[in-house]
Amino acid sequence: MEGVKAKIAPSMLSSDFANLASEAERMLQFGADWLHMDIMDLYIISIDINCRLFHSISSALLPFLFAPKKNRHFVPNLTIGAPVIQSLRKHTNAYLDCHLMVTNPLDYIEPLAKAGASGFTFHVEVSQENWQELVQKIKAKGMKPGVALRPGTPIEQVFPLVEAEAPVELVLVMTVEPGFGGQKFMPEMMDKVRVLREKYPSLDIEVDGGLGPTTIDVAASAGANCIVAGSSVFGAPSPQDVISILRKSVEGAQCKS
Ligand SMILES: O=C(CO)[C@@H](O)[C@H](O)COP(=O)(O)O
Ligand SMILES: [Fe+2]
Repeated sequence: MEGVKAKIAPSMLSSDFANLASEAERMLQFGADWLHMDIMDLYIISIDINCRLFHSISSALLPFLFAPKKNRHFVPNLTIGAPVIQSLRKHTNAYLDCHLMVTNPLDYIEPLAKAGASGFTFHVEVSQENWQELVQKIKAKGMKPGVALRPGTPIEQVFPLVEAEAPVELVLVMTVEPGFGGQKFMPEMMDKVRVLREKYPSLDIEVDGGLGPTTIDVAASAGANCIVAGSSVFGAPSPQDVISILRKSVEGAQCKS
């Protein structure tokens, strides 16, 4: 059976940031379809706390106020933002697949659209209240809306976003805890991919974290078609061969199903 097109997206987080344009060009020449851009934030909490304190001190706020510092970021790392996307855009027409690991994705729609982002994938864990607004604004800015979920988040949380009148067009299943490249693939996440593929045959389903030649087959046969791979591609003696193995696995699994 013909499935949704395979898209291989090297994660630029594993590239040499000092040579981002040439790294991007190299990946495209090696056969990459998309370039995956991991955007991670620093959440400025102090203003938020002050405003809320003046209005009400709810019990829900207390654990947040006393949370350890690391919980104030969506992930314990900082990477790139709109200025870097804008710089890269001057050197390439490639599809820039932006994965927003930030606590307030709404703030980044306008700057990233202006910078030249192609896809905008936000996390469901931080968008329970405003995902409809997010999707509408992302689409209005001409970007492809996607939703991502952490390993501990149940897959059911994304169903309403895929089934909405203005739906997300991609679901990104994290196969490691978000924050860093080079971590170990979590095969138990494939149940989520299988459920999604069964329910939504034509949805772009992306997997991200620990993907490479030794883990791709299980993801491809579960139904993933968009494959993010950082360390396995950039760390390989022949990134071209790795990209080709990833693509063949996805296409092979689609032929079998
Ligand atoms: O979003 C993330 C990490 O949070 C990823 O996109 C990683 O950058 C993937 O890197 P590898 O696991 O393939 O090395
Ligand atoms: Fe990512």
